[in-house]
Amino acid sequence: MPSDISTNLNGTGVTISKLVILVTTSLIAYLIYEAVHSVFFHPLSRFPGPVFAKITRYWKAYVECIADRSFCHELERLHAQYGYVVRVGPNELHFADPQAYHDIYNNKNRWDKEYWLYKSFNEDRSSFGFLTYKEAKERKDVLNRSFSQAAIEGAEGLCADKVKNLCAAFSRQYQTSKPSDLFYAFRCMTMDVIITFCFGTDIKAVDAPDFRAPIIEAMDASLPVFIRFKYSDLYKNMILKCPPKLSKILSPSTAGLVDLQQLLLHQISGLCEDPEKLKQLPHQMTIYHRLLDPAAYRNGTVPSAGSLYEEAQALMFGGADTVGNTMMVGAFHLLKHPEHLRRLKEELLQVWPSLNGEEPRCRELEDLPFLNAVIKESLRLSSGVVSGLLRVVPKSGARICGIDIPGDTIVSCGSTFVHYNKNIFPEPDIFKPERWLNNPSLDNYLVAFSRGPRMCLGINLAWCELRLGFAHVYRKFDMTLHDPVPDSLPFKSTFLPWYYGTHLQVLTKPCDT
Ligand code: HEM
Repeated sequence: MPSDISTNLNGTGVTISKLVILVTTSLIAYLIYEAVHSVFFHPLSRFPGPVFAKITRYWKAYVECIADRSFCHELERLHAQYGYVVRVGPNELHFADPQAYHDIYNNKNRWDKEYWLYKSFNEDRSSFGFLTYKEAKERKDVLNRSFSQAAIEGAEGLCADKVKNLCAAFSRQYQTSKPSDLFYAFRCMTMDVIITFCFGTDIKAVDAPDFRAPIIEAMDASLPVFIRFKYSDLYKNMILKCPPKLSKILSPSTAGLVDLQQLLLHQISGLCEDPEKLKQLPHQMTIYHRLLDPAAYRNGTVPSAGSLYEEAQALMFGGADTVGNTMMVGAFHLLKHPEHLRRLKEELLQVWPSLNGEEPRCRELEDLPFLNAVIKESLRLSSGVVSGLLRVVPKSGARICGIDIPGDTIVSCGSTFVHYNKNIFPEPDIFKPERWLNNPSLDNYLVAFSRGPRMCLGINLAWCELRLGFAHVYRKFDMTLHDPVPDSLPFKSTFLPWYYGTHLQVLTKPCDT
């Protein structure tokens, strides 16, 4: 090589390596500056918490995705170490005080939902996924006609049918001397309710052999995957935008979910093309009857097919596991504490003396104090959603637990920090339905459905399912625990609780009369 060219190339090499050194040094200096600023000079610097949490939101990613720890349990450890308010992200605080729950989630606040958590569900255009109060209110106002107390009273027969299908399946299991897996069975029933009530179709999940309905297994498999979506859009898009056939090959455990998604997408595109098809649905309560009615909107424009699909998915995820888990947790404690089960059965016998006679309606069940106390205690212990429901403090700032919090701070107080608070619920780990009797003020601390403008849309439907479910199951069956009997029901937080321990299996002996 001629010497002048090689000198030139060497010169370029030196320049490039200088540039690399300069860029790297600047980057490191910038990161150090950001870290120092975040720890010592940020408006939240006065709040205690792990150092890495103060520096980067990926500290949470490390805890959840790499260390594989359940974040609501991690928060318990952090609060024990740092006190009732902990900085868990550069711009995020978690509170462990029930007062904070009421300061954050109340009817006066119109705070936005936090971007990364709520985007991770891929339901951005649904009542659950809309970040702003305004968008969510518009959608919820339309859907409320299907979910109001009066609407649910009208749909009680539909719920009762699904509960009876579950009871028939329990009887079949017993006839073949097989136990029923309650972890699956109750969620099959609640999934059947949602699918029929919201979409007017029937997948008969309770009739799946041993209650192993593909959609329920697929939802179980997908919950831990959603955690990772919070931290990487790339990963989320890779999984969710995959063509259905490929997705089923790559992830056979979530194939049931893909099937149901395809069924819903097909139904939605059919209805969007020809709204006359609404008349073919078996009842008038479906979400499509509401959402596809232009008169329900101020601007007369109905949502896109994509938005309808996201709404359908939000209702499916929001309405099935939550109710099913509550019933499973209730069953676990009732069967472990026969004195409570006896008392519940005695109360049910008063309104339903003979199985050949007329069965009680929800209205009558509402007046049974012990049944309602059992349901509240089951809701308390299962807690509904166990992850913090992240909210963004408005620009003007807010006062939480008597502390001034700057605008744009992400805040939350997990429901378990209310439901397991010793001062409000003494011996919080113990199932004590009687704590709810003659104590209406305690209802202020039952926050399973959350509070404020973003509280649960399906609360009336959930209560209807729970009352009918508990009444029919415990009036019609004598249940006994089947080995292996779990000592507890351990869960991990995946927004909803994800129960990973031994499943609750029971023998379901039908009562004679
Ligand atoms: C025991 C049963 C249930 C529990 C414990 C429960 C709990 C909750 C909680 C805690 C939230 C607030 C979520 C957040 O702020 O991000 C919520 C919202 C919601 N729930 Fe439920 N839920 C239950 C049943 C249902 C049912 C049966 C449906 C309907 C089919 C439903 C539909 C929704 C919807 C659409 C939202 C979003 C509301 C909004 O963001 O404004 N839920 N639910």
